[in-house]
Amino acid sequence: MNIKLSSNMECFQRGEEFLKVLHYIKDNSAPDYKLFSFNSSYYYNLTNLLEPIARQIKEDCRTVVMVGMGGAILNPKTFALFNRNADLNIEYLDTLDPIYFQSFIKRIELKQTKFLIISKSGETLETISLCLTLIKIFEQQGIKNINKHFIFITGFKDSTLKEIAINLGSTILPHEEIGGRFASFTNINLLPLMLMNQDAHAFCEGGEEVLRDFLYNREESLIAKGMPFLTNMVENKYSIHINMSYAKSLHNFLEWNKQIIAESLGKEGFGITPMCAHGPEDQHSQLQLYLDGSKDKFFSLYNFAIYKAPNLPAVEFQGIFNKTIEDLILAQYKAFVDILSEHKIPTRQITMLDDSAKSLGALMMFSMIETIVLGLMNNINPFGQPAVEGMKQLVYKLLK
Ligand SMILES: O=P(O)(O)OC[C@H]1O[C@](O)(CO)[C@@H](O)[C@@H]1O
Repeated sequence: MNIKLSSNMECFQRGEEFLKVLHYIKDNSAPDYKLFSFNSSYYYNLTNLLEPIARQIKEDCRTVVMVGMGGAILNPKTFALFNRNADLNIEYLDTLDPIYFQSFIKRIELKQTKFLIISKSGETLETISLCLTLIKIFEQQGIKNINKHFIFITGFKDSTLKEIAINLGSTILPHEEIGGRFASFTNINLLPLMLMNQDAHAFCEGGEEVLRDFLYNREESLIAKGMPFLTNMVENKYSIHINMSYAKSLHNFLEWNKQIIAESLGKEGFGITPMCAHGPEDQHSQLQLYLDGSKDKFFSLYNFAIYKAPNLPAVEFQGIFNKTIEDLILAQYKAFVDILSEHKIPTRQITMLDDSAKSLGALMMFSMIETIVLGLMNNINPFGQPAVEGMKQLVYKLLK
């Protein structure tokens, strides 16, 4: 397994409830639970199907811009700092800020760019309006074959976005019938990984190992072992979950995980407020609050067992001799773990073997499963986000 867990607390097991939830998940064939039936042959078929599409995109353009909101963009954005393809620039567009949009368009060579428009529902206002605005700009600039500059990933049902894609004559790839934030092991992530010359197969393998461990190792699984810590936090009314990493490349993972926790658990008066924190930056901005403020927080610290950054020069200052910045960050991380314990702040460490695609797959699958199980153990349906609909209706009312 590419991830390990440890915590600074002894916690009670709620083994029977855990097993009940495990059986409930195993027996559930509803579309929301599709994630739990993914297996090697599904991954194999999907990656084989995507391979030629990824190759063609890499041949055709210099920049790929991913457009979407929520899970549709936070999923692929997780890999923003994992691009191993020096010939392809990857950008993300998930804002309606007109000033940002205008400067963004100015710095992009549209003729050399493909837009990957992602939306499960095909009805998300921001995604549709960005797509239509982009099409208009291509038209204004007299660029030919606009359809070749757009690829859509959207659900099977008819939708506004699907109609736009059909009218344009662009390629449409299917979005699995699974909620956007939980679609990590589908083409919305596998295609971007391939574009980045990352090993999409290995990403799936990492996820599958965690999934199989959960489904078949019962109380001995990593998820089962980590669950008492989380249920303890809920029972003891710790309401703020700080997800922190000293690895810069994991910052976007933390943002994706924030949606997983917030939208899945924040229902019917229940919920944990997720926050992201980054070391060492937040040591110089938030640490005072963490250590000395109200005791309503618990920590998940994400780290790599090893950093693959060879040949960094060593530095010497203030009585420190012959240390690289890797030595310094490892010491900072260790000191942070120790000081949280000294202040009796509940903390768990999730250590990834390395920054490989396999470890990332393991980590994302781990986060999704543990959140789903935590929700179900507390009688919360982790799927859907019913309260968000009211806001969408309100915006339409204001615009019409
Ligand atoms: O993939 P879609 O349908 O565009 O949805 C985007 C996001 O909007 C939400 O539905 C919330 O409005 C999220 O759950 C989802 O990730």
